[in-house]
Amino acid sequence: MERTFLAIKPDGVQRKLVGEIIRRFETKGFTLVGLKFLKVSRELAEQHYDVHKERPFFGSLVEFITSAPVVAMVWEGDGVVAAARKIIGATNPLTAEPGTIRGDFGINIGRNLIHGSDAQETAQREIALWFKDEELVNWQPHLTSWLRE
Ligand SMILES: Nc1ncnc2c1ncn2[C@@H]1O[C@@H]2COP(=O)(O)O[C@H]2[C@H]1O
Repeated sequence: MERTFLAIKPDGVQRKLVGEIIRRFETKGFTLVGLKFLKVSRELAEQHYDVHKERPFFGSLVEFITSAPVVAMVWEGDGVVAAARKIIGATNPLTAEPGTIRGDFGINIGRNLIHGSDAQETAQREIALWFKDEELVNWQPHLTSWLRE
């Protein structure tokens, strides 16, 4: 089953949007299989954002993501990687569509509330980076037959 990695960033936590953000993935029908609340180490932040290390905003990005707690999650479901990106919206909240998380709650690219893996391979890398195998829960919600044929 497909899985994706999502992290509610420090701005999402500070603005008390954790419940609202989780609700959107829950009510859509995806299944939560991993969840933790943590202060991110500099090492984890640099590994997570390794692909951006040459970008001018890399330093401030690492500074920000390590500045206050985040909620790290793994969600499961058919097509969850692409669907989660749609629910999250465009990287820049100012151009993100209304109805998306960033479109509804953000105004600045450096404060875009949530990270979501951009492809299935990235999801696998990020899940392995943030979670140990035993921290992920394999389970079948009872309502599965009401969500999928
Ligand atoms: N100019 C920028 N272009 C793209 N991403 C940026 C920029 N400035 C800051 N960022 C952040 O870099 C992050 C990289 O991936 P995220 O999906 O976590 O969300 C992005 C933004 O929060």
